[in-house]
Amino acid sequence: MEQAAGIAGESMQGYTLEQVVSGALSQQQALAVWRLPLQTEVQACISFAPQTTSAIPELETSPTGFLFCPFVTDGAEGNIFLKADIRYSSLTKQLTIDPDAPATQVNLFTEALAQAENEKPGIWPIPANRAHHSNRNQETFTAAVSLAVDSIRAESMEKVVLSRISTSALPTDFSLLKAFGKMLVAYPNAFVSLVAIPGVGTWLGASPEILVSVDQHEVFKTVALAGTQPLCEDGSTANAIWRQKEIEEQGMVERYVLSCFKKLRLREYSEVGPRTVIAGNLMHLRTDFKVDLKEVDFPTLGTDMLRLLHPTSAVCGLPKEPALRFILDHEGYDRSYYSGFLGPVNSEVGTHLFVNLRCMQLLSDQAVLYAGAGITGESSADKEWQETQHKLQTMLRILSEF
Ligand SMILES: C=C(O[C@H]1C=CC=C(C(=O)O)[C@@H]1O)C(=O)O
Repeated sequence: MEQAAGIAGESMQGYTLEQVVSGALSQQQALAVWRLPLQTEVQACISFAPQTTSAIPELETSPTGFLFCPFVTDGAEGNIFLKADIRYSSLTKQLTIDPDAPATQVNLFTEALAQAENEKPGIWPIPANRAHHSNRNQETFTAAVSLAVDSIRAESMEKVVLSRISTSALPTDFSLLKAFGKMLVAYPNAFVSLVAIPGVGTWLGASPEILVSVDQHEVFKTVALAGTQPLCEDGSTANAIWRQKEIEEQGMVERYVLSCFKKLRLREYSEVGPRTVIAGNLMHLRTDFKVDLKEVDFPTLGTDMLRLLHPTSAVCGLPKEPALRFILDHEGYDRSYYSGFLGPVNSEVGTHLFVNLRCMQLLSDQAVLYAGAGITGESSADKEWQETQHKLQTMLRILSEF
């Protein structure tokens, strides 16, 4: 049986998110905090023994926890699973302690919570290796885009997503939790996350893209998201006009999702879209796919689709292999956990994995921001650079609010 722990003493008022985050950081425990799109509840999980594997774990049989996976799993970083030794909900303000969680560490953690009451969450984990954090300038990025366009026109591939990083000094009064709070307000329809893992690093993100979800009603969902333009001035999608380039770019992602269903011989999906959706300061084209697992006998669909989908044509390209090769050869940096995926697994509301986009990694006094753009034969190198500038705004806006 799981134990629920409230605050000791008379007032049973529970714990604040600040306490939980401060407690985990001060005890150097691995932590994930998230809010699902269009929800108010913030959840957290603390893991005393994060597990790293190169394989994508089986979602259906996994214990409750949080997955944090890089873009390429045979690179320097592995897939990290944070088994939820302790769970927290901002609605109940209670902790739920896993019966298998080591008692000594649970006690140390709950003691740290009491002390953390008035403390600001201060120090976050930073990665041991910072070698790959070199900025690409406009010239090198656009040169790589031009090379990609040539390669696409020569029919070596149809599409490739090229990305870059941009570093920004952290404001002197930057606070991890305040930044998370600002993201909750600014991006209500995004998956907002904070992941802090000792030895690995600290990431904040507001992702617009579901990779795989299987909710508590056994409904499987994925999306094909691509095509980008700045949000119209009236803040609505009503007057959005899409060029042929974006329509084709999104169509390729859609085709890729359909090819994954086909590989599994699954025909009973519903498909709605493409529709224009808002993601922060941007609009995208999105097609929604759904499978009702109560009607279709496919219990491992979540894991099977995850293994086929990642990395999708929205972050890698089409066909996958030459696009990945092009990225590794020409992007000029290690994407690390950017364009990987992350999210809760087997929580009370199911499994919800999102693509790690519109994100930043925190170093001690700098943030490393990531953004990419889908390149097709019709791409203009300067426009793709502009698009990455717009995407970087999602996190820059948060930093500018300090
Ligand atoms: C690769 C990113 O976005 C992807 C998701 C939506 C639209 C995209 C695009 O228009 O290129 C990208 O495929 C990113 O935000 O870094």
